[in-house]
Amino acid sequence: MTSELASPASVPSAAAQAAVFDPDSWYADQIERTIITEDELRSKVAELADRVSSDFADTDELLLVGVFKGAVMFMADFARALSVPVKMEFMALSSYGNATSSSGTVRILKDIDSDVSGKHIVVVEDIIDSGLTLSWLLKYLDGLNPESVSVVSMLRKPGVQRVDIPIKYLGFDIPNEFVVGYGLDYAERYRELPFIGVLKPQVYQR
Ligand SMILES: O=P(O)(O)OC[C@H]1O[C@H](OP(=O)(O)OP(=O)(O)O)[C@H](O)[C@@H]1O
Ligand code: HPA
Ligand SMILES: [Mg+2]
Repeated sequence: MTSELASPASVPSAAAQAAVFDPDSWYADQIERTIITEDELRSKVAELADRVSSDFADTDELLLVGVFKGAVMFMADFARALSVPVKMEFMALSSYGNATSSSGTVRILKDIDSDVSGKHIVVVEDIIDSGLTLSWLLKYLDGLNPESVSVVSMLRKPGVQRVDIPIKYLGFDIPNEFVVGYGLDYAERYRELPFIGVLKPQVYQR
């Protein structure tokens, strides 16, 4: 199994900090601010997909392993932005439940369906926070004897990983705050927001 480190990630732009969403939207009174806009997400998906397509241009079979539920939006956009053929598998893991910090215990809610031995795997994640989910998953995948495993994650909170995570393709480093949108939830809500944002404190007090 091989893994490599990511090149430096971009930080959220000043445009995102200032971005204003539709004041008539259902979530307008629940979102404190936008961290990454829909446009920035779209450009980053294209950029990451270009890099992966070029790195795996000569690979016969690339297998994307999406981590449900959080990576669902990114996986769908990323797979369609690639210019190389792929197969897709999905795993569902949970370590957060309805909380805003990791329980540290990872549970498999849905496993991979096919034999991945000898395959080049790209794990598609929405966020690396404590790193516990991915650290567990990389060990698990390693045990299935793939040819290589790389990680693409849209977000990472730098400085808070409790374990060392080798990430080759990274979207954005973001502040150490609990974020929602583009697949990320708080208590199963807000996954459908097209941007990444921070909730108002009163949402957690409900
Ligand atoms: O680096 P970590 O601290 O482990 O956090 C990252 C993981 O936590 C979230 O998943 P969650 O367990 O909330 O499940 P979900 O994707 O179904 O929301 C997120 O989607 C990542 O998979
Ligand atoms: O900031 C976050 N938001 C939503 N889900 C998460 N899972 C890990 N970190 C986060
Ligand atoms: Mg979650």
